[in-house]
Amino acid sequence: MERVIGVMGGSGVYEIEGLEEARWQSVETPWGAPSDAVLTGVLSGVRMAFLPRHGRGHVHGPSSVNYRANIDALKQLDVTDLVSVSAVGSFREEMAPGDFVIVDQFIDRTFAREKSFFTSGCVAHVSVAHPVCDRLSDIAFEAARGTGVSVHRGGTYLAMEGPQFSSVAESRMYRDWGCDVIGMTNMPEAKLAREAEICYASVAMVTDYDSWHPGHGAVEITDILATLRANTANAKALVAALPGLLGATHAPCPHGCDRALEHAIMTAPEKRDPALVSKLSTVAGRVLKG
Ligand SMILES: CSC[C@H]1O[C@H](OP(=O)(O)O)[C@H](O)[C@@H]1O
Ligand SMILES: Nc1ncnc2[nH]cnc12
Repeated sequence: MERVIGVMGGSGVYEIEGLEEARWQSVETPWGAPSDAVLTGVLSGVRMAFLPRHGRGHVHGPSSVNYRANIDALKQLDVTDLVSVSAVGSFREEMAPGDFVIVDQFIDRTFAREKSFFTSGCVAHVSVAHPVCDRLSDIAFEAARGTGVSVHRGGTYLAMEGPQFSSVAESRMYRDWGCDVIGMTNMPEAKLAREAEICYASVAMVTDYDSWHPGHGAVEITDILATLRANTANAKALVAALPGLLGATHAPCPHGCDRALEHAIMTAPEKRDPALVSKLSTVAGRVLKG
């Protein structure tokens, strides 16, 4: 099938450059309004859809981003492969500010967000044992390497609710748990992408050492913004490299991301809530039809 690359732009990444046929498209969803309109266009012959996670001008905080609407909107635009770009704090000396980490695991400590498309009336259970797409993550890694930035393949991302940063005690505890980086947004986004059968990869840009590091003060937003500004060019170069590396055809995902719902829906057809089934037509239409 035709590949459409989605890019979820995090803090500091509010647009992408160089798109042909570029236009900001408003998308309505049954889950409410997405964070902003979606910038669509073509890059190196591949269709692209860019959504600034917090909206242009950074309007939505991590707890108020409508993650379901964002994923539904991208699915409506036929996104097959979604690359998230995010700012993170680091729990590892060697994952230094300025480095990129291709995240491969999550610990979800968020608690004030809608985490599933499937509620009472149409229950489904997908696997997120491997919450990112390994194929897409490989490509994101290649794209990051091509920019010359120091990049780490693999890392566990602690998703916290925020918007306040962690205390020193929390920071030390997450580090002891084996987490590598911390942020506020990749959950439930990655879970919802899996429910919507979209391949998902997370590129984390390290902006700080959170608050555990004895040689660095507690994380401050001013330091984060300075590091982000310095990294914007690398993030843009990484995104620009994706279509050339991925190509215009999405072959079936070897890890099954694009078939995650195949045996996931538990609710008997006659017991399904027609109103919810209708809301699910974009993300689950493939398996709910017929
Ligand atoms: C600007 S620091 C805190 C903010 O930045 C990260 O957002 P994103 O993942 O969209 O780059 C972090 O998760 C917080 O929401
Ligand atoms: N230290 C940190 N904690 C949570 N989110 C972040 N985003 C960037 N740095 C962060």
